[in-house]
Amino acid sequence: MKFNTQLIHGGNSEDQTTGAVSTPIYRSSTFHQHQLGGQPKWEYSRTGNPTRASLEKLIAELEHGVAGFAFSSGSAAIHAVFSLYSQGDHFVVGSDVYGGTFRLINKVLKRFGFEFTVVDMQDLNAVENAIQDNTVAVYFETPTNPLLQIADIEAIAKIAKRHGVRTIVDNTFATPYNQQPLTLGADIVVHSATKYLGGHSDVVAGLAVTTDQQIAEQLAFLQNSIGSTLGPDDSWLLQRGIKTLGARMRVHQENATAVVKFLQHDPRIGKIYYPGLTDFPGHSIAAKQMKNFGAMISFELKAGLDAKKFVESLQLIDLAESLGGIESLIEVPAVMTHGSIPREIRLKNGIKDELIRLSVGIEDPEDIIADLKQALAQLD
Ligand SMILES: Cc1ncc(COP(=O)(O)O)c(C=O)c1O
Ligand SMILES: N[C@@H](CCSC[C@H](N)C(=O)O)C(=O)O
Repeated sequence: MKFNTQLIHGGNSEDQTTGAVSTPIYRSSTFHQHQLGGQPKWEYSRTGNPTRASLEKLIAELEHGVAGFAFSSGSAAIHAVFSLYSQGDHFVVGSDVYGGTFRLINKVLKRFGFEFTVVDMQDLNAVENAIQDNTVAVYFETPTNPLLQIADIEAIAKIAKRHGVRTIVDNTFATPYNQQPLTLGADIVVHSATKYLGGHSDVVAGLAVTTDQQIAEQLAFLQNSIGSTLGPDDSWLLQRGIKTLGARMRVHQENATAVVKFLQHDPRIGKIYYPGLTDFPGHSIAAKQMKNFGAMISFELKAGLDAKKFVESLQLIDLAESLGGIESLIEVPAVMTHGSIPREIRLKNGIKDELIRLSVGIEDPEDIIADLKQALAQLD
């Protein structure tokens, strides 16, 4: 089955009990057991729920893993994956990650004795040099949030394997439509499904997928033990969103191409961060490992121009955290999504105070561009 067909017909696309073509929402916390002490397929909805199971099967198929797991948020999925490890374990992590992941690492996991070395994942020598005797995994996003940096998944996974270390990739920005890290050698993929997978800014959810049966068994245990599972209503909503991922991504990306072209020609725009630009540092790796370049664009205004005035002047594009929804969203990472990273670390990693991040929606591109144009004109 090809990818777009799989989006629609994957998972348990037909309910085995009723034949319903839309997976029913099994809104039940518990299930009748026909005998005491048997091994019922369904026992309690934290342990397993048929609606969630359909979604989990679908994401496992889309990412080419052996099992998928759905969580109450992307952060919960990332936390569950880190929970595979123990005090004293060391991780190599990408320097540009979502602010909440930075916070989880620095304010939570370090308190439990996890050790981290932060590395620019674009530098393969630095990745290899950061691996220590107690390193258990390399963790990174590609493209990264918010600088759209590209890491070579295949090359990093090769290095990691050589050292007996696992590779964990946050595939939120690319989605499985554009990139399937497990097929490039990664062991675990995580998603904030709140973003493109849900696609409509109406659900907070997280997913994890692995190629390894042993990790899958451990993740199932952790998912049930920690209990940050996705409820049946949100599981249904997310699976419904995923059905149109391909159609949405095609329009998102077409629009992003038009927006980048517009930004390139506006004299008030400074640096543009977009992997589709041929002179962008990660362009050739992105072209190799991604089907297309996504629809996230970061950019800076020319020196002296007021980013706050610009984002507050927009009338169509929402000033809001999050990304990947059908509506265009804009934000200033230093103040919003990456505000939990101390300023000196943010600046060292390349996130300037004035950096603007745009999630290009699927509105008519002329309207998105007209809004950007009128807000830029306010700066003259
Ligand atoms: C790349 C990335 N990973 C993980 C997360 C965390 O996801 P959630 O907000 O669903 O917890 C986010 C955003 O929140 C993100 O942008
Ligand atoms: N205020 C939130 C930040 C949410 S950011 C959501 C998303 N990852 C994005 O990058 O837009 C928090 O502090 O967690």
